[in-house]
Amino acid sequence: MIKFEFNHLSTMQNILELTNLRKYYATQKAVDDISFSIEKGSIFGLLGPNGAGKTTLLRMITGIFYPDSGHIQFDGRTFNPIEDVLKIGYMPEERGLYKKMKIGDQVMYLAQLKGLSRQDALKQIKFWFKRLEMESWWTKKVEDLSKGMSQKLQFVTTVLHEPQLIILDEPFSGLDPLNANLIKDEIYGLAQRGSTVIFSTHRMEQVEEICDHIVLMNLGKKILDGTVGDVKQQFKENKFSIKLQELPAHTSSPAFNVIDQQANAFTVKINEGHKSNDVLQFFLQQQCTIEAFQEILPSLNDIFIHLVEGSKAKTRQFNDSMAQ
Ligand SMILES: Nc1ncnc2c1ncn2[C@@H]1O[C@H](COP(=O)(O)OP(=O)(O)OP(=O)(O)O)[C@@H](O)[C@H]1O
Repeated sequence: MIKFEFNHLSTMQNILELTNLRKYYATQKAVDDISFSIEKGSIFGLLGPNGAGKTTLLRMITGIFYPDSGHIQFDGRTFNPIEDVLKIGYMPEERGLYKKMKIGDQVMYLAQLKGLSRQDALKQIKFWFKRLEMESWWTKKVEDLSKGMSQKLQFVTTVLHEPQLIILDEPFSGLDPLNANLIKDEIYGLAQRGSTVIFSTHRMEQVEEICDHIVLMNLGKKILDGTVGDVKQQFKENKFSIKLQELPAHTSSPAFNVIDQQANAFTVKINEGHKSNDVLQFFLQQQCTIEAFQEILPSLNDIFIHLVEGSKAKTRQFNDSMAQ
């Protein structure tokens, strides 16, 4: 398990602190001894391949399931599903809106269920409908909306009471790039106004762009926990890109290997015991003019595949040794 900056001490800076959470379905260990914290006002990515245990974990955080064991601390106190549920907005992957009901009536009903008075609900709905260009939808029915439009509506019903904790499962699925940007800006805005956002998705490029901190789960276990920056630093492979004004006489050096070349641009991997300056020196000695030089960090997608494949291989080894 790779771990960064995980602080087990209870602190008011955290909206959530999960300690040794477990949930089994018969013998299936859906969530198996998971602990981590989520800082207030952060945008947090909960990642994992299909069947990793994310939905089960989210259902415990939202009070839909009780854990078999472990502890959930919400905003400095033991989580109380009945009281705290109004402070949480959850947009599950399987969306649940009434198809035949008029959108205005439906959103008003859901806002009041979240504890808003009729007057506050109306104010908030008008605010959000204007912001997301939905004002003309009031008398429409959900069945008249496209997939992306219902997605936007579901987002509004999740956030309009501006809950302390917002949990979004695949919030961009079905959205065109313009609407995805609109929702992305709203997510940043909600976090700036103090809400914490948990974001669950398989789309790593979105996580890379949006999230401050991530946890990667696989087979019910936490296998990675850290800030996006720290995680990328941890998995970097000493690769650099270098662009020269002209081709060098040769590229053979004990300091590095060239792993890719496109005209005058090279990707190099620096060998053990050598530094990035050795690469620069090598080309400068050949009188080359360096136009650009930059470290290449791995993408979250590469890290995800590397770790998930790695833990699959370990499980296969374990199963093979048990069978012998
Ligand atoms: N109601 C259930 N009964 C039995 N097993 C279940 C149940 N729900 C989930 N599981 C199992 O628990 C494990 C975790 O499932 P979960 O739905 O939490 O994963 P997930 O990470 O949300 O997956 P996905 O990304 O595919 O939505 C899986 O092995 C799944 O088969």
